[in-house]
Amino acid sequence: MSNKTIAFIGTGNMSYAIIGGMLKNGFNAQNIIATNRNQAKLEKVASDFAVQTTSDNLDAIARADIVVLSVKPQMMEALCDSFKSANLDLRDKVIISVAAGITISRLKDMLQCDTKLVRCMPNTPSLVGLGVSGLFSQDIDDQEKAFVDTIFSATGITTWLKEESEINDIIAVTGSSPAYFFLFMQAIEEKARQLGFDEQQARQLVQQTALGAAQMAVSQPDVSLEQLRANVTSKGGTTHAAIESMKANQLPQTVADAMDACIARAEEMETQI
Ligand SMILES: NC(=O)C1=CN([C@@H]2O[C@H](COP(=O)(O)OP(=O)(O)OC[C@H]3O[C@@H](n4cnc5c(N)ncnc54)[C@H](O)[C@@H]3O)[C@@H](O)[C@H]2O)C=CC1
Ligand SMILES: O=C(O)[C@@H]1CCC=N1
Repeated sequence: MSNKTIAFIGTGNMSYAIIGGMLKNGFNAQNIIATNRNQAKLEKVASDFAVQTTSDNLDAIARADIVVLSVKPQMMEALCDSFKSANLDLRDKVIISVAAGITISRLKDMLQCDTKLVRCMPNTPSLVGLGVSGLFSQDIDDQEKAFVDTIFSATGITTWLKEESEINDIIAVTGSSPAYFFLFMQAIEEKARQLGFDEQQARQLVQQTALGAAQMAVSQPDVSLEQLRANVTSKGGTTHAAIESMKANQLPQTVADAMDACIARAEEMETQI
């Protein structure tokens, strides 16, 4: 693995997951610097991962080749302002933003300097090496692109997008969607509890079934999801009754509407932040 230094600025849920995935897949902890203004969060990152930690963003950036900006979108402008007043030279660095709802053009305005920018839309399963990262840049050369890809490939799969607007689509498909699956699992878990399973049983039953279903889909790429579902569904049987109830309650449309709402919110954030 290369000796390039990667700084994560604002190491919260998302960067924690990326760092965890990177370390599982061969990155050296000493090449990673994590920052946070919250000392307790920094201490957790240091103790879980043994990466370098600091509350000094400017020092971390000065020492890094690659900088991952991972504060909440609403915090990005204040963060970029703090770089300007310090006269940081970002020209030789690759800056990766994982923020939803901030375009490259907007980020360049915030940074007010000429730098190489990449947008990345990762997801939290990166922590266990099963992430998906959508990537877009028009600023980096092939070597830089290969290195950026190495970082996110260590956390799962990557897909390079042709248009920046596709970042908003991939938020709906993979960035936000772990939450959809957790909500679905939570609904099954809550019903299992109502049926009398204890807390531990209910959790174990739902997570093992979700894992098994996902693993079946992964291990049989030529079998459609529709077919996998049909294989569970006996004519006139119990699954049929459950699926018909979900369809009567417009579950597929509900999911499509939710994804449209996700994209619409990303677009709205682009105009507000
Ligand atoms: N959580 C997720 O599943 C995903 C999040 N993202 C993006 O990742 C970014 C971060 O999201 P989360 O990790 O969920 O948020 P988070 O709130 O868990 O992490 C952000 C961290 O930044 C720290 N912070 C804020 N301002 C700072 C500053 N000036 N200097 C140093 N640290 C600072 C906060 O203390 C916080 O711990 C967002 O822009 C979000 O759009 C993208 C894909 C998925
Ligand atoms: O909810 C959000 O805005 C971020 C972006 C994708 C997942 N979490």
